[in-house]
Amino acid sequence: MKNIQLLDKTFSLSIPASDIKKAIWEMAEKINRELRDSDPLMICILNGSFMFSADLMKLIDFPCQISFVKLASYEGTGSTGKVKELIGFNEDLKGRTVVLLEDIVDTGVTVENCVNQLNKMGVKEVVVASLLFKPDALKKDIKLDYVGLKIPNDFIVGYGLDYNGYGRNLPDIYSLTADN
Ligand SMILES: O=P(O)(O)OC[C@H]1O[C@H](OP(=O)(O)OP(=O)(O)O)[C@H](O)[C@@H]1O
Ligand code: HPA
Repeated sequence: MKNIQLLDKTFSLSIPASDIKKAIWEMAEKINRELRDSDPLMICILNGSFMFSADLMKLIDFPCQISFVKLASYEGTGSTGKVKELIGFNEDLKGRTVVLLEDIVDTGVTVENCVNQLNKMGVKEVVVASLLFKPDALKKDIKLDYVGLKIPNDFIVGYGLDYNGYGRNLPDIYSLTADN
C-alpha cells in the first residue's frame, strides 16, 4: 500500500482519485436533474472544498452561480468544536436556494453553523452537498442532501484536505496510519 509522509505523520492510500471522480460524477448527475429549475447559488466552503467545488462545478450543465466563504474548525488532527469565520456570507441571499459545497462533514459543526446563519438571512432553502461524510463522528442533527462517499472515522488528507496545511494538492485521499 502506498504511504506518504507529511510533517511528523505517515498516511496510507485510502481512496484513489478514480473513486473520487466517480462519486463526483454521480453527485453532479443528481444535482443536474434535481436543482436545474431552482437557480441555486453554490457556496464553496474554503479552504478544504476548493478542489471538490472546482471539479463538481465543471460537471454542472445549467447556468449556475458560485460564491465562497472561508471557515475553520479543525486544528491539527482534531475538531476544536468551534467555527472561526475568516470570510463570511456577505451577499444578499434572501429567497435563494443555497447549496453548501463541503469536502467533508465530520462532527457537523461547520455545516450546522452555516445552515443556522443562512436560515437567519432568509434563504429559501439550504441544500448540503458533501464529497465525504464520517457518520461515526457526527455530533449534530443535520440533514445531508448529497453525499459522495461515507468513510470511517479516521483522519484523512488529500484532495483539498490537509494536515497543518499540507496534503491539499494530493489527487488521492490518504488516512493516518496506526503507528503515528
Ligand atoms: O464537520 P466538521 O467537524 O465541522 O469538519 C468539517 C470541516 O473541517 C474542514 O475544514 P477545516 O476547519 O479543517 O478548515 P480548512 O477547510 O481550511 O482545512 C472541512 O473542510 C470542513 O469544512
Ligand atoms: O479527516 C479530516 N482531515 C482533514 N481535515 C478535516 N476536517 C474535518 N475532518 C478532517
